[in-house]
Amino acid sequence: MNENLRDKYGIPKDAVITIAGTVGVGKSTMTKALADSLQFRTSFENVDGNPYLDLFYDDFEKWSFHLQIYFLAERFKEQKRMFEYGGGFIQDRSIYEDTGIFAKMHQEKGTMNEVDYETYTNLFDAMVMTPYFPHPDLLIYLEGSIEDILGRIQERGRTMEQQTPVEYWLEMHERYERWIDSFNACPVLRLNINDYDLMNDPDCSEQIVERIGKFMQQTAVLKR
Ligand SMILES: Nc1ncnc2c1ncn2[C@@H]1O[C@H](COP(=O)(O)OP(=O)(O)O)[C@@H](O)[C@H]1O
Ligand SMILES: Nc1ncnc2c1ncn2[C@H]1C[C@H](O)[C@@H](COP(=O)(O)O)O1
Repeated sequence: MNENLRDKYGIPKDAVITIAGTVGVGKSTMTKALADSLQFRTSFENVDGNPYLDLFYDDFEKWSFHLQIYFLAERFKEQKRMFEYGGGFIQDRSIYEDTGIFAKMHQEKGTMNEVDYETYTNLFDAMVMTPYFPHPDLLIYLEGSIEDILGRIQERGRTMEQQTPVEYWLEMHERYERWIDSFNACPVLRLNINDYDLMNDPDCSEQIVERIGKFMQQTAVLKR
């Protein structure tokens, strides 16, 4: 049945779809649901096995650079894996958010020093901003109100995030809104988290797949 959904809505078998959005908005949940509906593989962020994340939330200044390098290496390995499989992936968070949101925010807020930031962005540009780095076919941007997102962060229950001041999440939420308005590395489909309910509505995955299919066909026509 699921295989038919991909065919039914004309989504290429080798597509790479990345899910973007602020912490807690629902990327992992969407990644699982879409991968299941489309019979795609998943590429998740490794949160529990990340050796720097807890340390980072405890002391941004000390661990920002280490954490960014760790994420960059992890995402690059995932990029290689997706390429080797020949696509057919849903990816939980794009590599563009690491630099466009996180590293930038920490540098501008003074919790990542100028030299570290430059070293990091040089490495990022050399690895990612090359003609050899394939961009995803589609970026799905999940958006929602800060109140809903804060509620989800609390509900999910990662202590390090629950203990982080609300101002950090507010700042990130605002940055995401500005970032997505100027993002142009691949086509963007925006989904508002109040327009679907993956938890309670069994039909909504298909509705989302239908939107994705229509959107991908439109963007393919525009590219011709
Ligand atoms: N559609 C939804 N409706 C209600 N709660 C949701 C929905 N999607 C995700 N959640 C909940 O929100 C929290 C964060 O979701 P998650 O997918 O882990 O976010 P992210 O990967 O963006 O950090 C989790 O507790 C999850 O169960
Ligand atoms: N590049 C990053 N810099 C700092 N923190 C990051 C980065 N990428 C992810 N994170 C953090 C944010 C969350 O606490 C976890 C997982 O993100 P999520 O949005 O919940 O999937 O890692």
